[in-house]
Amino acid sequence: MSIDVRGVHKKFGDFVALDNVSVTIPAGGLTALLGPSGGGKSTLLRIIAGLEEADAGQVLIDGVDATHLPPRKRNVGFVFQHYAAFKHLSVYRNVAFGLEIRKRPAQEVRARVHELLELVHLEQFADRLPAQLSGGQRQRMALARALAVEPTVLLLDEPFGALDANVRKELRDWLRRLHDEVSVTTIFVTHDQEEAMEVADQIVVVNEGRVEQIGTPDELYDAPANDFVMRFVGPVTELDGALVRPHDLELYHENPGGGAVFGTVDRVARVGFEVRAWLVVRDDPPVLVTLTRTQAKALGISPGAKLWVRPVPGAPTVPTRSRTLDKVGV
Ligand SMILES: Nc1ncnc2c1ncn2[C@@H]1O[C@H](COP(=O)(O)OP(=O)(O)OP(=O)(O)O)[C@@H](O)[C@H]1O
Repeated sequence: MSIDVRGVHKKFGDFVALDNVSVTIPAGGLTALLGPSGGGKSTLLRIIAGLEEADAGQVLIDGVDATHLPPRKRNVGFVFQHYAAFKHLSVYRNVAFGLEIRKRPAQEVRARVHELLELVHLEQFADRLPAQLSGGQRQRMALARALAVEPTVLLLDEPFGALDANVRKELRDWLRRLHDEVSVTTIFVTHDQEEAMEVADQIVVVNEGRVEQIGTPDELYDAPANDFVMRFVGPVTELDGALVRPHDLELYHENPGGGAVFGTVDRVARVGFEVRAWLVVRDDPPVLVTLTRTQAKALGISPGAKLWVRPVPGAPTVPTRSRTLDKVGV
């Protein structure tokens, strides 16, 4: 089911949480709402779910105007960061709950719950209570429960937000694989660009109540719409009034042309497989260049070395303050 959000506005008192937001979520895809804290991601997700009503604008689910439909009529499955399971019910009964209240035949419920527990790799924990599961297992149970009633849309609000980094990574892979199996239109909120880039088909960058850019992970990385997106989706450094990725910079002993500028290496650090060099160019803040160890050795990078630096031809660069300029219409 595709989702169309058209010109949505939302205020809390005087505070504008969403300002004319329009987004199309393709059917069957995995879409991330990515942005900094307080930018409006959860509000947008809640408006799609029907848990919050927009002040203006429309939400269409599969072409049908759902703007004023209550959540239960939208057929959405929802998973929050802190999932509220029924503490006194087993994992099996938690997953079965939605089907039982819909009075599905017992045999159908049994088959479906087993299928779901298998899908989320929790078959062996069917009889445990939620408190006897790890955080990651609990979130997988939450997903099984949300999927039980065959929602047309699955909405996940920082589903792995409360888990430690390793478990998050594991669940990220798992969510991608799960989605490939069930292909339900899924939207998930995250403030973690790596999570969004790794998992999503499409990313909607939401900041200060506005959509900064919509695109595939590659589009965002290779053609960021403005300085905000460029900074948010990867490392940046500033060279000659433009933002560029530190690994997209090349160093030369002789002037290679192509707008190269001359600088002096100020500091060098080796971090794992990469070498980071800071180059002082004119009076600007030092420019960060990342290289492999082999490259750094071949160039003889050490403090005091004098080198030319320029972006790799074709590398994305963005004026340092492109977004502010956009806003005032320059
Ligand atoms: N019910 C509410 N009443 C008043 N203000 C609210 C309410 N819900 C959200 N806000 C405000 O709206 C803004 C957007 O909140 P929202 O939760 O959508 O952001 P977010 O991008 O999801 O951030 P986070 O990642 O921190 O959850 C925030 O400044 C928040 O304080």
